[in-house]
Amino acid sequence: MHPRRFTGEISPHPAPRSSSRGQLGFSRSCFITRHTKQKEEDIAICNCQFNPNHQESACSEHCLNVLTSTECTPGYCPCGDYCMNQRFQKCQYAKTTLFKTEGRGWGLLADEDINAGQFVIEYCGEVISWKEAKQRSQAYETEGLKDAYIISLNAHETIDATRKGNLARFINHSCGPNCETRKWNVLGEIRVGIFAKHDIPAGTELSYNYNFEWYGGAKVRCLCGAACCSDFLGAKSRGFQEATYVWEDDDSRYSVDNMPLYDSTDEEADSNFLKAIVQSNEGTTTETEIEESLRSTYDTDCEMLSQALPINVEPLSSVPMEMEEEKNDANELSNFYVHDAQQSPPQKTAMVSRIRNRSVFRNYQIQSSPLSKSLPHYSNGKSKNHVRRQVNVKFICERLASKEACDELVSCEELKNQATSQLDCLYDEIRPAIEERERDSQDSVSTSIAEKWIEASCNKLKTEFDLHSAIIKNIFCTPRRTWSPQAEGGLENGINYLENGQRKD
Ligand SMILES: C[S@@+](CC[C@H](N)C(=O)[O-])C[C@H]1O[C@@H](n2cnc3c(N)ncnc32)[C@H](O)[C@@H]1O
Repeated sequence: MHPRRFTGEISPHPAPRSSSRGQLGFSRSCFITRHTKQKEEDIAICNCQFNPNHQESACSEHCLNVLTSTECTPGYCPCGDYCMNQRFQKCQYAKTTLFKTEGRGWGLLADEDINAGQFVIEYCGEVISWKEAKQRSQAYETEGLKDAYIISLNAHETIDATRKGNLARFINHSCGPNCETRKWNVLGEIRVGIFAKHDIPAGTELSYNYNFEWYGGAKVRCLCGAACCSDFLGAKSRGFQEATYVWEDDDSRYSVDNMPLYDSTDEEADSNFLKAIVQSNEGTTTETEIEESLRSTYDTDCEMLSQALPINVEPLSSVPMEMEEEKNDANELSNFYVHDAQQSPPQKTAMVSRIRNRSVFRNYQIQSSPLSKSLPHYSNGKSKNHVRRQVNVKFICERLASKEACDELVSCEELKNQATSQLDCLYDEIRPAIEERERDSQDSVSTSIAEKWIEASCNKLKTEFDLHSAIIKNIFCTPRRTWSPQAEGGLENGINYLENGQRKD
C-alpha cells in the first residue's frame, strides 16, 4: 500500500454528512509522495513552440503529449513555464462546492461554468491492490460504512478515497452523467481525472458513471433519476460482481435479495424460455399450457429484456414481416403469420407483443414496422401491395414443442452457456486493459489471453448462431405439406408429425 495522491486525512470517517466543508479539512495540494521516479529515457517531450501571440501554442489540443494523454514533464517541455499540459501536477481544478443531496449523501456542484472536455478534478486517494481493496471493502462494511469510495486504477491497483482523498470522492453516480473518468500518464504514473463530457453550467451537480470504475461491495439502489437508469450503482463493476453481501437495514436504497446481474439477463431469459417449452412438452402439452408458460416467463422477464442487447445476427433478413401478397399462398412461411383481418383475440395479441420483446425473436425481425415507412416499389414506381401480418404464435409453439426441437435447442443453449462462462473468466483477466483502454505497458493484454478471448468470442457467436439456426430450422424447415394440425386434432398430432414425419412429395 502506498499512501500517495491525497489531500489530507478526512476525519472523522465515515460519513462526513453532518460536517461542513471546512471541518473536512480539504486542501488543493494533491500529490504528496510518489513511489517511483520517472526514468529520463521515458520522458515524452512534445514539439510545441510557445508563441506569446498565441497562448494556445503552449501545449494545448495539438500537443503530441496531450493527444496521448500524457502530461509534460517540468524542465523538459519546450514551452517551459507556459506549458498548459500539467493540469494534474498543478491541480488546475474547476471550482466546485459540496452540497447535501436528497437520499444520496453529499454531492459536488460546479461552482463555475465548465466546458466540455475540461479537467474538473483528480480522483485522489490511497493506491492499493485489488486484493487489499476487497479486504478493506469488507472491513468498511463491517464497520458500518455505507458509502464506498474505491475505484479502479489499473489491472492491479485501485484508489481508495475512503480515509484519504479530495473533493472528487463526493461526486455521485449517474446513469446519464455529465462527467467521465479518464486516465492520464503523469510523470510516468497513471492517474485518474474527472473530465466534463459536455458543457456544464454553474450550479449543476457533477456526476460520472461508476460502472467498471467503482469497487462498491454492497449493492446500492441507484437514485440518479436518469431515464436510462440501470437500477444499481456500478452494476458492471468488479466489486458488484464479486459481492456476496448486501446491506440489511431498512434503507430503501439497499435491496436484499434477487439482485440481477445485468450482463446475463439475456441468457437467463433464453433459458427460462426454453425451460417453459420443455416443461410443457414433458407433461400433457396443450397450446394453452405452452402459452401460459410463455406468458409467465415473459411477464417476469419483460422489463429486463427490454434493456438487454441481443447479439445482432440476422439470418432471416429474407423473411420480412411485410410480404408481397401475390406470393402468399405459395410461401413456405405462410403458417408463420396471421393476417390482420383474422386478428387474434386480445389475449393472443398481448402474447404477440410479448414475443416481440424476446431477444431470440427480435433478432429475427419479428416485429411489425410501420407500413408507411420504406415500402418497396416496383420499377414502374407503384408500391407493391402489402398486407400487415402478425406472428402466428400457435404455429411457432407447435413447431418448437416437439421433443427433437427442445433437445436441440437445450443442447445449443448449454453450449452457449459454456462459451459464455468461459468468456466471463477471461473477461476478468483482461477487463482493465480492454475496457479502461489502459496505456500503461504493464497492463497490456498478453497475446495468449487475447487469443483465448478471440477464440472464446467466436465460440460464443457460433453457439448463438447455432441456437438461432436451430429455432429457425425447427419453425420453417419442418415439412408442411402432409401436416394439418387443424384437420388431425391439433397440437398433439402436430408433435407426432414433427417426431415421425418425413416429407412425402
Ligand atoms: C463516492 S461516494 C459519493 C459521495 C457520497 N454521496 C458521500 O456522501 O460521501 C459513493 C456513495 O454515494 C452514494 N451514491 C452515489 N451516487 C448515488 C446514486 N446515484 N444513488 C444512490 N446513492 C448514491 C452511495 O452511498 C455510494 O456508496
